[in-house]
Amino acid sequence: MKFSVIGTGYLGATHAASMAELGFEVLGVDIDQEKIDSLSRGELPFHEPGLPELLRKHVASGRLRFTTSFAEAGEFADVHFIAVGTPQRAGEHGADMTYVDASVSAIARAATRDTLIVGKSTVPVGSARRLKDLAQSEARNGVKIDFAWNPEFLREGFAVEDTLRPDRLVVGTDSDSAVEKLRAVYAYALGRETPFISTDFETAELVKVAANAFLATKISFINAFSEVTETVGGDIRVLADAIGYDKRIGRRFLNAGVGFGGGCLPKDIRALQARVSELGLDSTMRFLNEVDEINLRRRDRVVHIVSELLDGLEGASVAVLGTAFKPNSDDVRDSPALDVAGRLYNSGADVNVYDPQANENSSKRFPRLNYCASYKDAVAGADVVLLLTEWDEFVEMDPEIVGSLVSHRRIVDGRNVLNTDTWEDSGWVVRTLGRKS
Ligand SMILES: NC(=O)c1ccc[n+]([C@@H]2O[C@H](COP(=O)([O-])OP(=O)(O)OC[C@H]3O[C@@H](n4cnc5c(N)ncnc54)[C@H](O)[C@@H]3O)[C@@H](O)[C@H]2O)c1
Ligand SMILES: O=c1ccn([C@@H]2O[C@H](COP(=O)(O)OP(=O)(O)O[C@H]3O[C@H](CO)[C@@H](O)[C@H](O)[C@H]3O)[C@@H](O)[C@H]2O)c(=O)[nH]1
Repeated sequence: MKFSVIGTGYLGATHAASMAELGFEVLGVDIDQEKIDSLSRGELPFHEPGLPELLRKHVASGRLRFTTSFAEAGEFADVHFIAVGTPQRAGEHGADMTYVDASVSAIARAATRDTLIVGKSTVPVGSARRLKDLAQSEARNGVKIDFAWNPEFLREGFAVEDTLRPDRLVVGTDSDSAVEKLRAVYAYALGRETPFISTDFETAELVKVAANAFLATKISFINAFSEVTETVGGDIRVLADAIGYDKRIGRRFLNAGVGFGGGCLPKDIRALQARVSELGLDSTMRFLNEVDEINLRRRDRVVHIVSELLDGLEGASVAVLGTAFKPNSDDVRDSPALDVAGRLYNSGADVNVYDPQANENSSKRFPRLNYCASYKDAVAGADVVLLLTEWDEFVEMDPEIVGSLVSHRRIVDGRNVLNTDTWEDSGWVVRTLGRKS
């Protein structure tokens, strides 16, 4: 079997390189010529641990190639994975399906023989059935299209590991031969007894958004309790540990702080609400509004804490450590950290920022912040330091060294990762999200 992977962003580039690692011949397709040129040179245009090595290895071996030509993909591959973006529509909550529709149409038109199209992008429920009909209507010369939806659950920062060792595989289709082909594609994982869930289109689409809605809800649940402990007293980390010991609850995704961001959780909970409302179920997912609002209130809270600490923001010197939406990524889509940095700037503060990987992406979105080459540069002369993305190098900072660089020893731990006692022992005023001060 030969594959094409259409859309070579965070998901598609990872999927393409991982499939090559498993021994398949893979052609990555994108409409972004610059991205294709970079990938063809074996250079990954974003940060993802472990992926540059796979890309270089398989571009060099010739097993992994890239193109902007759908005709080439239609000629080359038997199975086409769709991995294009489904961002939030401008000014609305629903998903923008323009890219998925365009890529499915283009590859169906270009297919030169009976073919399988496998959607991996995150889409509103009901899309797969519509796209299946669209694909068949675009096919030429009697080509028969099989169609499946195989949502992806990888996390940025662990993308290769999650692709090669998934928790589960989910395939929605009405075609037995699609199931057989995908069992063969994923034989490497099935050999390790990875659960393989073969179901209908709607269930597969909903599994994906249900998982993300659950994760987002879990984070906002603990952050709602943060609002309580910040008011009444108590320690959110201890609370999370204590409820997390209950196996029915589990400790993961109970880290309170400045909240969730990225290219997935925020837009996926909004798109889910929009879709169920379209289906006439207006109140069904209304709780996700609350999940979203609790999440966004955490950003307000950080800005408020800084303003309170400094008695106003105008002219204050602020150091923001971390702008990526999470560590080990350069992704700043809907990043709480970058949002807070921008708001502090807009309120009159002088904002130094440093992120080990995301300075470049951040400066494209927010060019007016002072981008620094290291955290030591960023904290120099600061009235307050904010830790907003928990990169190891920030978690491991020495309070005495940082203290020797700042104007005032004040720090806001927006991710609850510092040892507060150690910092306070060094004369720092430490403010956290989730504890009363
Ligand atoms: N990023 C993740 O961790 C992740 C994980 C699971 C699922 N997803 C889902 O996967 C999808 C892709 O997400 P991403 O983060 O990789 O997005 P991305 O923006 O990084 O990449 C999307 C790519 O698609 C390309 N593209 C757009 N239109 C195209 C077309 N007509 N033909 C070919 N290429 C086209 C873009 O140029 C871009 O390179 C989304 O639906 C997302 O929700 C993402
Ligand atoms: O306890 C926690 C855990 C995470 N986060 C934040 O939540 C966001 C999302 O984190 P994570 O889920 O690890 O990152 P993503 O790479 O966006 O992965 C999510 O979104 C992907 C795209 O749909 C899915 O494939 C993954 O399964 C799903 O975890 C980040 O801003 C984190 O800082 C918290 O605030 N507290």
